[in-house]
Amino acid sequence: MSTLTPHPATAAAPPLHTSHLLRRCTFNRAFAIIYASAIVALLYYHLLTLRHSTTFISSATAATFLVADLVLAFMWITTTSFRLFPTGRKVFPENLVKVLDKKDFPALDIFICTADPYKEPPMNVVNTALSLMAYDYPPEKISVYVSDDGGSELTLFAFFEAAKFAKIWLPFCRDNDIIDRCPEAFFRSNGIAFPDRTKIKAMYEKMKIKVESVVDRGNINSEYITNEDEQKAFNKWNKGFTRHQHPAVIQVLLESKQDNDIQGHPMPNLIYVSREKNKASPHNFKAGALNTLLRVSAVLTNAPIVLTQDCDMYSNDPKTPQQMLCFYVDQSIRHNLGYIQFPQRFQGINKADIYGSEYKRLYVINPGGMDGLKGPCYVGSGCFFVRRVFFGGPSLPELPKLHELRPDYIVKKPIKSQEVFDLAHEVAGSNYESNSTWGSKMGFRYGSLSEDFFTGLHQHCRGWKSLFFHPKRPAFLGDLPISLYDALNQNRRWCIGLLEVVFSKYNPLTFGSRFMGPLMGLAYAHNAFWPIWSIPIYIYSFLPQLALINRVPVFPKVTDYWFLLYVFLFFGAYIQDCLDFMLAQGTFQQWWNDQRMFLIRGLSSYIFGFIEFSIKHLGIASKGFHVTSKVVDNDQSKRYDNGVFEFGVPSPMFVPLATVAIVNLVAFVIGILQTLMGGNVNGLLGQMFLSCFGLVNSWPIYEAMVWRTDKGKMPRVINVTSTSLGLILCMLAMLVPNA
Ligand SMILES: O=c1ccn([C@@H]2O[C@H](COP(=O)(O)OP(=O)(O)O[C@H]3O[C@H](CO)[C@@H](O)[C@H](O)[C@H]3O)[C@@H](O)[C@H]2O)c(=O)[nH]1
Ligand SMILES: [Mn+2]
Repeated sequence: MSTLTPHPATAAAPPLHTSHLLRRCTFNRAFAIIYASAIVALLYYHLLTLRHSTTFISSATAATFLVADLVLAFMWITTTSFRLFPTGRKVFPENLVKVLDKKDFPALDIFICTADPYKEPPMNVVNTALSLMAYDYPPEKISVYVSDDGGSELTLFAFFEAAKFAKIWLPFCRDNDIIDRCPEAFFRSNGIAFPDRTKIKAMYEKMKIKVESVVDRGNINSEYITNEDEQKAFNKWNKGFTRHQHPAVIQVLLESKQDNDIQGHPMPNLIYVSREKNKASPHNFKAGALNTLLRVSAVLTNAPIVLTQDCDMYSNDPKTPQQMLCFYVDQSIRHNLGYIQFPQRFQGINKADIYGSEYKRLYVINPGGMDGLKGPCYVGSGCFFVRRVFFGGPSLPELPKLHELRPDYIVKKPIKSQEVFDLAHEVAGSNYESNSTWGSKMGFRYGSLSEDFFTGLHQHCRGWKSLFFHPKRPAFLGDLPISLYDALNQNRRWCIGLLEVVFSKYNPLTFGSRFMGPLMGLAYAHNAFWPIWSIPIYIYSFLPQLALINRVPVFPKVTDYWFLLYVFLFFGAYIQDCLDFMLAQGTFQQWWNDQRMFLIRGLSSYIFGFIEFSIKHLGIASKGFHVTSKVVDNDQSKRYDNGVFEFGVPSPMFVPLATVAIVNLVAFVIGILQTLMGGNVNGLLGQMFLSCFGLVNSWPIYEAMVWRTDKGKMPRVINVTSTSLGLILCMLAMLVPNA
């Protein structure tokens, strides 16, 4: 491990970072006490109602609402764990040079994962890599490792090209002090004219066309292969080579000690790694890929800091590593600091963020809340790890047998030497991990499709802390799903992964609270228990509405004091949520769409995730890690930019959404008719409000079901199925005796 040698005068050194509790903290705490009392009152009210229920149906209804509200109360408690110590941080990277010489900056191993050249276009991966290679950091200290789980020569080809272009791109960024160091993003924002911009743009475009044509054709023109090295590398893709069955391919594309840019400055290392795949041995998806990179990088460079990046998350700020260093070099927090997480932010979101893709709570608000405790969860990308965190607790190391893999091993051999080459291939083998503790005690955790969440949880339980830093200028920007189907599928995969954690030994409530303290346990539980939001969401989307159709009141009368309690609980939660959202730079409209997506997820991805989890654990089937597509279809992308919901595919996940839309519509119409006919609706106003709320939220669904004609409208089978289902439910509701 490289030793940090701060200047002698550290004691009087200027601050590198500060942290403070956010001002809303006092309000949050006071409000939590009031809201908690209201919840207790509500539970008391439920017990009273249950006691006074006389028929089976009324008792069943009361019990159902009690269950719904118990789940809501539990989720409220978990949310509160984020609100008691919300923390903000500042860094002063300008002070860094006063504390540490540039030549003593620690080395940085950057991991980029990609898994499929058709869902994750190699040109995008290249852009991500270039933006990271161009960090404003000593280039000889940077090593970029690209893990290709797609085992694709197309991706490797793209990187051969990228390595050549990088020799021009890096000095161009450095000389002009460019901030957008992702070429695609830079050329998109064609504001200021830099010298040579046109020339470099032409080179970039040429590379892009070449790479894209190769990807389109699916193979590499022989005239594109310019030297023996390349030919030798591509020869590995022989007949027997498939993405599921192939030997390890490790290719050093740039070697810092050998390769210079066009101005003679050293280049960063750039290494392509496609681990060995074998149908007989489990590969553990992204966690497996990352563990392979941990080992391969240990053999080649073994930097003390590791940054993990998804292939679509490019760097948006060249100073990010220096911001990170502000924490890393601080000796007072160093001993148990495991990782520094930057938020995942996204590019290309439409103005209203119709699918709530920003996940503001998950990526920005909640991590800030956990930062005041023991630190945020790991979210898979944009996270700087201290390498040592993968090898046991801060005071209880768990070291690999091979000393070359240990976090304190110092690499002396050149990365292209035969010895290093052989060892790197060995540790990238598909059987290397069998009978070892990789994935259980060392490295990234296996056993959950949400490997990020599981890994962070495990590290916190072992006594590591983490840090959240949210700079004004986003450190990284990623792609997001632009169809509802993709968005829900992604969420469904997360839910399966989260349930895998809930049902493991590492349940955040039991195991987690014991090792991290109750608030951290609750904070982790908040995510882990996401899928149970389905319970109250289903109940409140159907039951009050069906009862309204049947003219049975289920909430207190408007004139009753208990009604106020309901009003307070509903609006209290909603308004606080909206405030949190807007304080995190959200607009009201984005918040509104975000809450709609929360309901939509509750009705679809959460419950479908739960079902798939159950099926998987009965051993019936499993889809594994379904990579989110980052390719955009033009029409679809136009609709997305206009804020139009994209249904299009006949997914069963849409059935509950459309059914709820129908039931709420019918209930609302019946409620209005009753009012117009002079019926006594005093006891039904709460239900009318809820069905109206359902109706407003369902607006895009009615549009997609009834009057849209484009490809993204609701498919016919879903229309027919859910309308029938909805109407049957309404009819059944009318048949239930309501006396
Ligand atoms: O077998 C696999 C599957 C995926 N990946 C990579 O994992 C990353 C994330 O995959 P993606 O399909 O983009 O999933 P998202 O749901 O968008 O990703 C979020 O959720 C994942 C956990 O489910 C985390 O790993 C990610 O960091 C987080 O951004 C991508 O770079 C993939 O190339 C692999 O390397 N190997
Ligand atoms: Mn992604």
